[in-house]
Amino acid sequence: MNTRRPYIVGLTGGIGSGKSAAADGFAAHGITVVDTDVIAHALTSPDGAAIPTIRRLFGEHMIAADGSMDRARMRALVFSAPESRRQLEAILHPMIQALSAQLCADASSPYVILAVPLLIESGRYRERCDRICVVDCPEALQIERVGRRSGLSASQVQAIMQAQATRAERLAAADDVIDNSGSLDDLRKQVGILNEGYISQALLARQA
Ligand SMILES: CC(C)(COP(=O)(O)OP(=O)(O)OC[C@H]1O[C@@H](n2cnc3c(N)ncnc32)[C@H](O)[C@@H]1O)[C@@H](O)C(=O)NCCC(=O)NCCS
Ligand SMILES: Nc1ncnc2c1ncn2[C@@H]1O[C@H](COP(=O)(O)OP(=O)(O)OP(=O)(O)O)[C@@H](O)[C@H]1O
Repeated sequence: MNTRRPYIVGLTGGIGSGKSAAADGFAAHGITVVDTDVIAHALTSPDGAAIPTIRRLFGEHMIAADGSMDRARMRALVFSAPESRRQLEAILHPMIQALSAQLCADASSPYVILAVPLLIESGRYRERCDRICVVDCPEALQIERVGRRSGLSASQVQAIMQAQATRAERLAAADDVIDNSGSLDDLRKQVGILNEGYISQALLARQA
């Protein structure tokens, strides 16, 4: 295990803004990506550590035939009932926080990308980040891209956006902004430039 605290760049953005695409871009430069969405999926997979508590608190009907959390059913519930969303978050967020901290500590790349959709909202991660990088695009593009990827309707995506910080709040918290209103190639170019900067900043931080 690494004893030195890694330099951490928090990567965030609204639903469908392009966080995963940006994270893939950093990973292509050899940078370790710790993605809280990936951790949340693992915790709610058939053998996931959160399944027994979800079964107990939400009931058997929230567990799919394969033993995983029924994601579509849970999505429909939590984005129409804030109390249920907070209940699910109370189960998952402490586990996600602990696992993501461990994965960051174990990383050996020049810096770590910590991808967290709720970075601005939760307050759990901000103090762990040396910089905050926001992936941004107009809301209409978020809706269009999520619709194309996941088949969700505009109103379903808007319900999720209601549970997130606004675009203006995220931009106000950003040290760096990736403008993802263009092509995936434009996105990769911006990631390449930021990567150079983050490597230098991480080196400087280590020498300080
Ligand atoms: C509600 C769930 C079941 C929907 O599953 P689904 O497969 O449709 O979405 P997925 O997990 O891939 O998340 C996609 C996006 O939804 C948004 N989102 C997810 N959870 C939340 C939340 N609690 N509040 C606001 N937005 C959220 C984020 O933009 C995320 O990137 C799932 O997102 C979930 O378990 N959420 C609770 C865990 C959580 O807060 N995850 C965010 C990482 S910290
Ligand atoms: N610049 C782009 N041009 C075209 N499609 C894009 C672009 N960026 C991302 N996409 C596509 O839009 C969808 C959403 O992008 P991505 O999954 O990276 O967003 P995300 O912020 O991780 O989403 P979520 O919040 O749902 O996890 C994906 O299908 C992705 O391939």
